[in-house]
Amino acid sequence: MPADATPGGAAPGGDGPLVAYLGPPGTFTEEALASDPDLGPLPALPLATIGEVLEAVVEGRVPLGFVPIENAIEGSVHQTVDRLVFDVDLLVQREVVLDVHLHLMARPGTRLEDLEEIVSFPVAIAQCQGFLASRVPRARVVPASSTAEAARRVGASRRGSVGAIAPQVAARLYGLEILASAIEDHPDNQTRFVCVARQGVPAPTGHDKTSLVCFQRTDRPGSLHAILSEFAARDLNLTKLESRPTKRQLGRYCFLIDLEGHIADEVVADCLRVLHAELAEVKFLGSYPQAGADAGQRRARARTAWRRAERWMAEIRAQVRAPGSPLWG
Ligand SMILES: O=C(O)C(=O)C[C@]1(C(=O)O)C=C[C@@H](O)C=C1
Repeated sequence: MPADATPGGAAPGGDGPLVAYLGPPGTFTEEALASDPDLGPLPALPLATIGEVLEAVVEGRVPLGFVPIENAIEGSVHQTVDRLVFDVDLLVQREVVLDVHLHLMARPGTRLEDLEEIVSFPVAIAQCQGFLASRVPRARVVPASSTAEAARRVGASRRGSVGAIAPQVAARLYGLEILASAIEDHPDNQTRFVCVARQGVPAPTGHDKTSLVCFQRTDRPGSLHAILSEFAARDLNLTKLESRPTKRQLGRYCFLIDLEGHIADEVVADCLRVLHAELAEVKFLGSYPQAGADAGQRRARARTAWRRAERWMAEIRAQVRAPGSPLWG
């Protein structure tokens, strides 16, 4: 896709930013955005919070927003998930997965044992619980709106007793020194990000994901089982299933579901139709290409298989006789 096109095909206008992301410069979100060959070259706007990014898209100030949604250690980024589920109507256009390594940094000359306060984004802090408990057990943990914002604050602070947990690039940007590298609790740490827009579903690629939220009917017990059986009956593979409180009443939950397939696939559409008819509400969050190191290859394989299947079907259908023709010849 050329750099002057947005995912989904809408042509952007003017010289303004096309994609808002969780800033300031130096966040993992910025790194993930830059790593995507289509999104990376677009003019980008760093905003202070995930909420501001999503609002900017809702209000039409930018066509696209880019935000973290899920971490391998900590699970869902609730600030993103809850807004997409309950507050805004946006559609996921793309997902990007990034390897995440967190570093403890402070102003030059600060020692680990000097630290009385550590600032970071809560999702990042949660990924380093083991390190914090064993190496800086007495330091107070203070939340910031992003890791880079934490680094920026520490760089601007006059106190030598405060550190930030942030990406390596943030140390360089905000004049900090790294005191401990790769402090995340698991070495294979990754975070998934999504690009959202107000409308439009990207064309199927053959290797796609569909995200939806299912709200149970209160008058029918066992509805999770009923929901899952619709996927199982159609052999649809779920890549995520999470329950979230609906915020309306204790004990009432909705289910966030990611499945392999695209809304343009008849089997997916059929499944969603049945769920829509049976449940209190189904919210469609988008169908979009799946991320992954081998995503390109898998898409190419799916395209080849699809073309072969098309030829096979065309050959069979070419044999369909015209109405009234004899049963031979
Ligand atoms: O604060 C940042 O740098 C972000 O991009 C946010 C975020 C997250 O929300 O998970 C992104 C990746 C890491 O998991 C830690 C923080």
